[in-house]
Amino acid sequence: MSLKAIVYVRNPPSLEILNQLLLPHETVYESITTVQQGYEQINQMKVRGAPAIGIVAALSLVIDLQLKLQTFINNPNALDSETLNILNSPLLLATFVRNSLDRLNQSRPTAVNLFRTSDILWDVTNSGIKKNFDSKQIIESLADTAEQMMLNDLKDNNNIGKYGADFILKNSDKKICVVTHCNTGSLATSGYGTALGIIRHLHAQENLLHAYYTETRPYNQGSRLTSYELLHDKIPSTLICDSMVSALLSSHAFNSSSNKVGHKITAIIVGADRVAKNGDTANKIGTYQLAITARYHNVMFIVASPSTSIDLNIQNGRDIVIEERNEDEVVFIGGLLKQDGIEKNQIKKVRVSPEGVKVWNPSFDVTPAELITAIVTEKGVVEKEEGMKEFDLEKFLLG
Ligand SMILES: CSC[C@@H](O)[C@@H](O)C(=O)COP(=O)(O)O
Repeated sequence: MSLKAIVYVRNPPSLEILNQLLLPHETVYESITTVQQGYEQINQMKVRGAPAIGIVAALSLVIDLQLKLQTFINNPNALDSETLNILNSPLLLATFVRNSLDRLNQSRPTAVNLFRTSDILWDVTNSGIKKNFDSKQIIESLADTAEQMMLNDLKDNNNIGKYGADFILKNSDKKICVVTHCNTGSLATSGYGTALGIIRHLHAQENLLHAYYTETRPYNQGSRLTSYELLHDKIPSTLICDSMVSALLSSHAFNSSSNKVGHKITAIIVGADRVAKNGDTANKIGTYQLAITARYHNVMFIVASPSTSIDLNIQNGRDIVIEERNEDEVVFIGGLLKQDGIEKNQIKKVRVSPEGVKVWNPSFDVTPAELITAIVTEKGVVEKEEGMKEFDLEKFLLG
């Protein structure tokens, strides 16, 4: 069984998130009971990955309301007047939902899944008001919607895995060797994963020879999280530094007879945080340079993206907001205090750069559509039309 980043139970209501800052050293689940805690978990990247962020945002609103409702039923005297008003008045509940969604929307700016989730939950709330639902009925509709999002994400990832594996096999005459970046697996989604889902599928079919994955500085989603998932699933794999991909493609593509490993890389497969209408794709910092080296070495560059990460409101990548994170993530490297015999579950930071350095720490970059061979979604694979440099994702999704 693969690791679950999100554990949600409807009755009695409970939501737990695997703290990914502590992986791979400690497996610690932290409980979320309020919207504010959900905001913090996402903002601090204890939970991360575009689909997982959207799902946790939805569930943290749902759990906050479900716990309020539970107290309302069991012990109404324990509630303050503001909460009582929310539970007695659907219109005040709607105000609470709007404020909560606005707060959650501020947690991270790049992945579109968060904003899409907010729009859906807001529509559900308004539709409940129009149907004259009471607060309890609206909360139940919100819970149904969030649960459905989680189930859909898992189903979508399985389809992405299948479509992606078929596409790669169709375009290769050998067993497959891939490179991936960041973490796009069970930990970044409600299960299975997107780019990692394709790798899982290739492995399950016995068509995968080897998966290489980058460490993905500065947060090390590759060396900490992808390694964890690949080792767990016993998928043949090798960790490389971010700076080694061109060397890997070059030695394997052009000099495989003299290379010790000797596998030609078939494809680089990555996930997506937001794909614009033309196919420009925002993903973890470093993705763009992988696409450039893939083009130079004539290797397929594949984006695995559920349609929930495609933003048809954005024409191209220039309009995607790129999150910039704290310089500490670059100048410090994390470890666990436990190793110093101090305390469990505490991250120790070791400074690797001198005090006073200037740091630029964008969390994502945008890969132009021109460099992308195909975008794999749960609805199938999109390629560019003959002679075009961009994708027509509106046509693909809406027909
Ligand atoms: C299926 S996850 C797709 C993307 O969200 C993933 O590639 C990525 O960039 C994650 O970034 P992160 O900063 O770890 O949230």
